[in-house]
Amino acid sequence: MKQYLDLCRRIIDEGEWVANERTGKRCLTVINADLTYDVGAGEFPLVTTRKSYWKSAIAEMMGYLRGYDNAADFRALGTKTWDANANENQAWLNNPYRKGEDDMGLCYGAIGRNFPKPDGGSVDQLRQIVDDLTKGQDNRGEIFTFYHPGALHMACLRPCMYSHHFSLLGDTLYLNSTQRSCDVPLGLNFNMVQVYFLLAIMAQITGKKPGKAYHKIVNAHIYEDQLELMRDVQLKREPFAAPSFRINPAITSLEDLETWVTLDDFELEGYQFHEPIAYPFSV
Ligand SMILES: Nc1nc(=O)c2c([nH]1)NC[C@@H]1CN(c3ccc(C(=O)N[C@@H](CCC(=O)O)C(=O)O)cc3)CN21
Ligand SMILES: O=c1ccn([C@H]2C[C@H](O)[C@@H](COP(=O)(O)O)O2)c(=O)[nH]1
Repeated sequence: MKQYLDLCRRIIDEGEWVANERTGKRCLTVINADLTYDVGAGEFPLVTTRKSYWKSAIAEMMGYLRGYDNAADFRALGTKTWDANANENQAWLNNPYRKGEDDMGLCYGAIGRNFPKPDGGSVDQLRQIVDDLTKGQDNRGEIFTFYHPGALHMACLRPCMYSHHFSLLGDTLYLNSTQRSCDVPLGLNFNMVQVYFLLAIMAQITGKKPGKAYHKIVNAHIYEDQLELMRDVQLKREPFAAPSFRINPAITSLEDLETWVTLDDFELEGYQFHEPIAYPFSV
């Protein structure tokens, strides 16, 4: 939580205004931030200075792990976060590749689980990584990437957190996640939970101990219509102690995640938070 608040303050103190053509808004922006979550020590990185809808964040990551490409599938899992990008962005509505209501196109898990090969066919990166890690193997390239420059024109949005690289040292699993663009008031509140969750669940299904997750952000920004709420409301509040996060121990395989797991399989203990803040969302 301290890392999050420090980044928010740094953007306000040192950020530069950058005009963003896609949303038509200006963003107060800094370049490069490195956050670390000690998953082994159970340091769950949840925002406490406003109510965080953390289950929504987990549902998003579950949808990526399942390879979903449709906002309706994300809603069925328990999050509406893809509705606007799938259905309200004019450029995407006009895109000939859009397959209709709720289609998100070739992005995130839809690419990650089905990455097209130049010589034909596709690669299921996650299946290969899970198989390797389960055998105790780390080929120094256990990378789950959603970034395919040749497919960006076929998606409603380019992936923001676009690469998750797993590493083994003995029986401890590490994760380096990279994010190219970060909406700090809304997106990062979710992305921190997602990076922690991804390492915790991958360690659990591959039978490894979780170590640390390193989260690299390149462009970290606050939209102009979010600034006042961040500076004058959220940053005036005192954070509470972090809650602890629990995953149903019955989840032991990728197939479990793909089939029966729901948001009821994840719980928080001791989550204390301040009043919700409704930040404006830019489509
Ligand atoms: N501008 C922008 N920021 C993002 O963070 C973002 C995108 N676009 N597009 C793709 C996904 C969708 N994400 C989203 C979308 C909506 C919320 C949101 O409205 N959060 C509210 C309520 C969440 C709820 O009720 O479930 C929040 O207060 O956190 C958060 C992340 C993250 N990503
Ligand atoms: O997981 C996510 C997904 C999206 N975002 C934010 C970052 C940006 O504000 C927008 C994407 O806009 P681009 O013009 O494609 O950079 O969504 C996030 O923070 N986290």
